[in-house]
Amino acid sequence: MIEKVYCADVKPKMEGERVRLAGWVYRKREVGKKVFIVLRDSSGIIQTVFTKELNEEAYTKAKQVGIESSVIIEGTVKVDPRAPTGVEVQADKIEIIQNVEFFPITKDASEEFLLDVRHLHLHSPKVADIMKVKATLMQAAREWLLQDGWYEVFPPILVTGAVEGGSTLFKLKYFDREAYLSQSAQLYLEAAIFGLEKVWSLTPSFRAEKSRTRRHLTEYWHLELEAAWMDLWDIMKVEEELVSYMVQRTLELRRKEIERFREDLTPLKNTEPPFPRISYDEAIDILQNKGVKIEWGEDMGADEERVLTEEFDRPFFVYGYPKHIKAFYMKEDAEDPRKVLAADMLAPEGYGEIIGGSQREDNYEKLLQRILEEGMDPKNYEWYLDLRKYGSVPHSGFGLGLERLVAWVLKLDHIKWATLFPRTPSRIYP
Ligand SMILES: NC(=O)C[C@H]([NH3+])C(=O)NS(=O)(=O)OC[C@H]1O[C@@H](n2cnc3c(N)ncnc32)[C@H](O)[C@@H]1O
Ligand SMILES: [Mg+2]
Repeated sequence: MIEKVYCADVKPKMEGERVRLAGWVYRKREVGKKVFIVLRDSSGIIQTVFTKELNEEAYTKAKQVGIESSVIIEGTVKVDPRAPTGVEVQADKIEIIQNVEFFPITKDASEEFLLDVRHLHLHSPKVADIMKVKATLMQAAREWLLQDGWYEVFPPILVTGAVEGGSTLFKLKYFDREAYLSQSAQLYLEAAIFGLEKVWSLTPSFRAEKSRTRRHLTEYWHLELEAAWMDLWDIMKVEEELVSYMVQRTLELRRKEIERFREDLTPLKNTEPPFPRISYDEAIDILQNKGVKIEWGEDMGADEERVLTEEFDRPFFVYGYPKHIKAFYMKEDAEDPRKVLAADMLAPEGYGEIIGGSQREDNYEKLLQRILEEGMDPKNYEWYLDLRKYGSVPHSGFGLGLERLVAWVLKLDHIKWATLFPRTPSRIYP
């Protein structure tokens, strides 16, 4: 790698030092006999200035270089309060790695155009900020999971059964048989607990969702945990401790980036255990009292969740959903057979569901009955049913949508901005 100093590492205390920078031309302007180039790299920006007096060759090349050209610039550090970062580099050398005559992304670019050229949109410092926050959230998750004794496992993506309903499966031809892209690693994590007890995975999950909402992708990154011996209340505690650590650690390491997206950090600062817990029944009461037309037994969609989140200033749980609106694998509530031991975690500020979790049915007969009730073919789940024949244990788990968490933390107006190359019903390119 070439010897270079990162833009953000050039400080006033380095005044008079010679530095070598490598990056891309972010902004450029000519004022009188000076050319100002704001150079961008992964750390940030710095102003460089070229004058004929200092070096005529460099000045001439600086005049010619286009926006987003890749360049290497050398010069001397000078403190200047007028510069964006309080320092600038008085440049006497510029090597143009590749000149860009015209960079297609302009200030007035539409959202659709930005997505059409997403491969170029990744030049944007704003996009880089989003990806840094996403990476730090996962860094924090890994830190917490390691210290709390969870084993990372690597489940298959090519599968033969639905987890979250057949209507959102992506089917593919697998040699001479049908297969699907995984909707969730859950069933495989449930197998892994018999050897490892507490497991987690980060995998792409695929949902052929036709709903074009601001919180649905057809491919998203899914952080899932599964634990033996834990019931619903245990796993909810795991969820709030993990999410709290992820948010607080990211606030600590990426506050600068987060503040570029949201002014009010209060909901993030409030993200500490224990989170509020309301039952599905209470949620329905709240919504009805707020004038939302919803009856007991109906599912809450994005709109209903948005209204519900108005009651909270931090993430919260809704637990005890009706059985008929939830997945086949969820354990019935012995105290109320109409319900299952499921809980969703909702983010405040209108963002809604970021986690779906539940205690799993660990009884063979009951699980088989649920599979048949749902009209599913037990043959596709023979291996999964086996888990209830050979040392079955109470167990629970959940799945967190990483992009949904990022969208809330940064208050993005659509989940698609939280992923490198968004996949939606109308987009699979680039
Ligand atoms: N291991 C488990 O228990 C996970 C469980 N099988 C599961 O997939 N639950 S979920 O369908 O609610 O999805 C989990 C989360 O996955 C996210 N999710 C779910 N669907 C999407 C789409 N379409 N786009 C983006 N994010 C999505 C959202 O945050 C959900 O709360
Ligand atoms: Mg869900």
